[in-house]
Amino acid sequence: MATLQAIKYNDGQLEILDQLLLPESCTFVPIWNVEDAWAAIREMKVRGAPAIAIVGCLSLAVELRKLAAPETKEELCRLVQEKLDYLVTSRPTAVNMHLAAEACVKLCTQLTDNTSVNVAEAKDDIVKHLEAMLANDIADNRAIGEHGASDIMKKNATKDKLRIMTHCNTGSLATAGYGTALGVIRSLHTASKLDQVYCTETRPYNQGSRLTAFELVYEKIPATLVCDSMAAAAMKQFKIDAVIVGADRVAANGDTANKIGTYQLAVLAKSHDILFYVAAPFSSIDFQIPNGHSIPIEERPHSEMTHTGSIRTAAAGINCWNPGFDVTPAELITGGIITEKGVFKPDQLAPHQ
Ligand SMILES: CSC[C@@H](O)[C@@H](O)C(=O)COP(=O)(O)O
Repeated sequence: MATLQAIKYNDGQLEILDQLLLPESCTFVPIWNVEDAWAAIREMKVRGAPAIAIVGCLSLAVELRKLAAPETKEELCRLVQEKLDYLVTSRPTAVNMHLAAEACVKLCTQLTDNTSVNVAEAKDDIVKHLEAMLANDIADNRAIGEHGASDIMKKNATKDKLRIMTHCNTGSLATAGYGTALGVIRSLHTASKLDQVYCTETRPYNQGSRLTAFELVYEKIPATLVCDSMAAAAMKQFKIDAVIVGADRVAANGDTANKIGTYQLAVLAKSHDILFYVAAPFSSIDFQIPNGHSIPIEERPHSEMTHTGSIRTAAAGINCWNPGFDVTPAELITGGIITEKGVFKPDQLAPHQ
């Protein structure tokens, strides 16, 4: 069965599934330019580290396709850089958009230096580079799924079927398709090795109950929803075999920023002797940051905590703290970091960059 598709791109036309309307309604909205993409990312119509970068970059491709080639390559590259700098400001924690912008600026420099390429050809090359992200991300996710599933099966060789816990949404809605942590779960299911996935509600914004639960039901993967406050009890009661989560930014030492609540799951997994995995493409690894202390953590609006939709559920006047992410120290990532290049211990990432 085809997995859900949340980003549709065809010949310079970009549409995204508005995730704020899920699970009630599957509505696609057009993205005409980088301003639309910036707003959709900030409002979380599209979210998840890889999807943020893909939609950002494709919105630039949409604009460039419509643009008459500027007079010079320098002018073209200045324009591209300005738009990328703007897109990077949409959300601070996920590193994927930053790294995608760096790679595109590097390509611009190479094209500017290459005297055999004219400005129209340079523009086409930049568009092709941006458009390739969609297919590349799906290929990476499938590889992550295979590496992760075989590592988990190897480490649980005596068990017929496995029980996995996951957090937030890391599936087709958070990527170009297939997913990272949810991709590993998908691969286990395809291999008939999945007994049950336990997905956490993921307060305060409910990416687990709204989005992951939606994907799991849509794809008929056996799943049970638990509130975040039930995680320890569920680990013990259901004898969870592994926890698998995604990442917004992995530091060079393996410390991992991911959706708020990930850190507490890692602590709980350790105390229940459960393997804890992070699944992420190399485009989520920031080798320029030595450890998790310097990862910027986004603070989200208090209304995402105090309200469900338009209904207030917290007492009016209460002070709130609403960080979108937390950092799990590398030593708690006991299963490993699952990437498209294989599964690594957190301190073994660097040689593979
Ligand atoms: C493959 S998605 C990886 C992460 O981006 C995901 O786990 C996560 O934390 C998403 O947070 P969100 O605030 O919904 O964008």
